Amino acid sequence: MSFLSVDLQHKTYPNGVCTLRDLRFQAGKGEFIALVGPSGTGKSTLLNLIAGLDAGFEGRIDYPADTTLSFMFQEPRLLPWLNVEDNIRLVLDAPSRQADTQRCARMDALLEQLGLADFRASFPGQLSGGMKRRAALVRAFVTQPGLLLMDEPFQSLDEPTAQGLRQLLLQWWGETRPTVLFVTHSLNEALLLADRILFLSARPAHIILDYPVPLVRPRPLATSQLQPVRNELLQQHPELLSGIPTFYQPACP
Ligand SMILES: Nc1ncnc2c1ncn2[C@@H]1O[C@H](COP(=O)(O)OP(=O)(O)OP(=O)(O)O)[C@@H](O)[C@H]1O
Repeated sequence: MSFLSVDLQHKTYPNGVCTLRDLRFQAGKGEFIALVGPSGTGKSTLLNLIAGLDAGFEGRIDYPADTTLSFMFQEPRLLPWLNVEDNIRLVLDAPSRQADTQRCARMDALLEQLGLADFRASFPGQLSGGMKRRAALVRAFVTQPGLLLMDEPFQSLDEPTAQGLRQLLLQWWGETRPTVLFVTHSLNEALLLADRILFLSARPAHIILDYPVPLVRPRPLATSQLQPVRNELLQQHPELLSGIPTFYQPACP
């Protein structure tokens, strides 16, 4: 049964840029969906619409009203005047059915898992780029969201760090099973993480292929093991290669 339903006729910005047109899909509860498409086609725009940050579109987006939603943006977006712990507590202060002690214990455990326990009193300006991303990841997960939107969350991280975070993400997802929409430019990252990959066209974006990933979990982490699936996909759908040169790059080992 569908948990999230997206039925967009179009999204046109006031300056006339039409970024999404006739874009429709559904996501099941607990499904992990990757969104892959050319730069500038409208992936971030789509997440903004789903998050309710932009209501200026034609169409419908539906998911249960009581859903806890988390959004991990392209940039960590930590408030510079708050330390790590207070940046995370910002989302914990929202009303919740969970007891406060339970949520604080979860924050402590996540900080520990991500190696940030000793930096909870540090301010964003005192953290490396990777540490800020890890703090943003704790903030996205601490509320145990039912719908998790992630916009290229591991871009510009060194590969071992990114790979470690992907594994943690999969572990957390397995434990609480939010529905995930994960934007990436890396086909390998999408193959490693997702149940389904939605390939988007160039702008105005629509879905050109809804691809169920034919790999059982746990997935192989090495690119060499993903390669046969990737090769078969690209042989069957050579159209995916046009306009998306990043597909050639093994961005995830
Ligand atoms: N506020 C805005 N006003 C006008 N045009 C915008 C606005 N925000 C985005 N756009 C345009 O909408 C299109 C889609 O942008 P968006 O950021 O959603 O793309 P994207 O697929 O996420 O790109 P990338 O992969 O490079 O992050 C782009 O052409 C962009 O210039």
